[in-house]
Amino acid sequence: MIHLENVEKSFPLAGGRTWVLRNIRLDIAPGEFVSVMGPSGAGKSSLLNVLGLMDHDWQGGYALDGVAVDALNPKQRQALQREKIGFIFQHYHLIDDLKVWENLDLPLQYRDIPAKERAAQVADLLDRFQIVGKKDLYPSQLSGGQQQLVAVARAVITKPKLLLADEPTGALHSSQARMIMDLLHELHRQGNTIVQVTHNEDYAKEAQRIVRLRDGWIESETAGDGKRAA
Ligand SMILES: Nc1ncnc2c1ncn2[C@@H]1O[C@H](COP(=O)(O)OP(=O)(O)OP(=O)(O)O)[C@@H](O)[C@H]1O
Repeated sequence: MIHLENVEKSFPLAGGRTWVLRNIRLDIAPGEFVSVMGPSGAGKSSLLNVLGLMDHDWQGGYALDGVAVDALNPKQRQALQREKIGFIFQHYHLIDDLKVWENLDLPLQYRDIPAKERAAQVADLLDRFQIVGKKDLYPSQLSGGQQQLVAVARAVITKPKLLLADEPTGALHSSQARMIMDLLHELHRQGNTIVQVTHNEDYAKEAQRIVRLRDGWIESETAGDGKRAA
């Protein structure tokens, strides 16, 4: 699903360069669940931004689902991003002045799906995520856990193959965090490839593999438990 070859990123600094990603080689198989860990400033978000095609200012090779990303122009990259990737953020990033159902509808609108079909898909997802009762509320009327639930639903509504989650449980209480982790497990079982950045060792271990970054380098790759903690 993901093949990174010698990916490097740096910024000019005081006549030299400061390195953010160094010689990153990483393969993630289709359907794999991977955690990325590391101290603050290690490059985790930078790596996720490269994987998510949000950042194009880097060197090296990146193939996403067999497509060489570095050879694409900006329009092609955006189309690839919309087709293949769903994003989940620590602070949900829902649109405050849209109702829950409208937040879910938006990614479908970008894909020019007819209104009737969109309404059916939104209804299906509201049902699957058990948030039908919240559909006419605004994000500010929901708890943090409920907002993240909507954000996960929004991320998967276009059926992307790859889910990128940047600290998806970082802003949540433990029971809500547990609910979101359970949801990630379910999406994994359904075949999604998931890459989550997390500071939580227990949740990191629930993935199949843990990639640890330090100062922009991959410090280690270890096996996770690949299952929900008991
Ligand atoms: N515009 C910039 N100019 C210079 N350095 C930058 C810039 N943006 C990011 N960096 C540096 O890149 C490094 C990696 O940042 P990144 O946000 O990827 O780390 P992180 O591992 O996600 O950290 P955290 O856990 O705190 O979110 C940091 O040292 C940061 O200072």
